[in-house]
Amino acid sequence: MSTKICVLGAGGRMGQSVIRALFEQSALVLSAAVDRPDGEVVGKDCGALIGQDRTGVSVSDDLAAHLEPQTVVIDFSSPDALMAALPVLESRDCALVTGTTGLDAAQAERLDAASQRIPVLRSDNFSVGVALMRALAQRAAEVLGEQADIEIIEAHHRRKVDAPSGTALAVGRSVAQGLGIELDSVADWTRHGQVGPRGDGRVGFSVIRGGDIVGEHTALFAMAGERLEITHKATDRMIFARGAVRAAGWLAAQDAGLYALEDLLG
Ligand SMILES: NC(=O)C1=CN([C@@H]2O[C@H](COP(=O)(O)OP(=O)(O)OC[C@H]3O[C@@H](n4cnc5c(N)ncnc54)[C@H](OP(=O)(O)O)[C@@H]3O)[C@@H](O)[C@H]2O)C=CC1
Ligand SMILES: O=C(O)C1=N[C@H](C(=O)O)C[C@H](O)C1
Repeated sequence: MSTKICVLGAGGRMGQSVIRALFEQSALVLSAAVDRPDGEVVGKDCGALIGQDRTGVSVSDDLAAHLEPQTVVIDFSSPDALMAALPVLESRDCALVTGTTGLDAAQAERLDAASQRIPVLRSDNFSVGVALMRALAQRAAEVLGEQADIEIIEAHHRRKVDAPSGTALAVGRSVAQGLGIELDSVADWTRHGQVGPRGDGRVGFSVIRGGDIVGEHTALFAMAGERLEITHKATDRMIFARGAVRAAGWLAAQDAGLYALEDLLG
């Protein structure tokens, strides 16, 4: 029997891309789609939503009414929407693939707690390229950490609401792991005014917002006389959507627990 998928945040940029990615394959079947109560997409057929043939699955604003047991929920919504959905997923024994970023510490803890009851795969970026970028950045920090000034630069579209991006934070955590420290103890989140010279051992973050930039990340290792830049540029959201759909197929066969993209990439 095909694994059933529910898309949370169905009307959004990523929600629509995930619906498109589901239609590209046949192992997983779209069984429900949910968006914000009173959202303009509610009631629309999912096929029509992305300019394709009708599917018979309409966007709902009521997750509890449409979520069948053992469904895998693919979530790209908002931290609040994700938190509100968790009790419903837990009560129906559903699995969760979530790419929503911008969770605060309490929300991340709540997600961890949910993973004791249901399978949860959380990734700030579903691109394989970014998974490799994190490994490379960690290695570069291990080798160059003593001599390099490390900066993480990210650029996204003008509608993104959280900053720095989840990916930038994840790259920062990989760098910190390479340095053998906690990111919070060395991160410079903002610079403005008479900030003085750069401190040794700091990891600086810079954020660009504009236009329709899908997502770009650079880990910069600046030294005397040379610099190393590790850059990833996403040019199509379908990269993330296909990664999340692949993750959902994998997660359907897992026990309760907290998983990362690296667990399925090996
Ligand atoms: N991990 C990854 O690879 C990626 C992660 N992301 C992350 O995914 C999230 C979504 O991004 P994006 O698609 O660009 O954002 P959008 O704002 O385009 O989409 C979010 C969708 O969720 C809807 N929503 C809001 N509240 C609820 C609710 N209570 N229940 C159900 N749906 C709700 C929104 O409706 P409305 O517009 O009416 O508020 C909107 O349709 C962000 O956190 C982003 O950072 C994005 C790309 C890749
Ligand atoms: O909001 C986005 O668009 C993206 N968000 C993710 C993040 O915060 O890192 C992933 C990707 O860069 C696109």
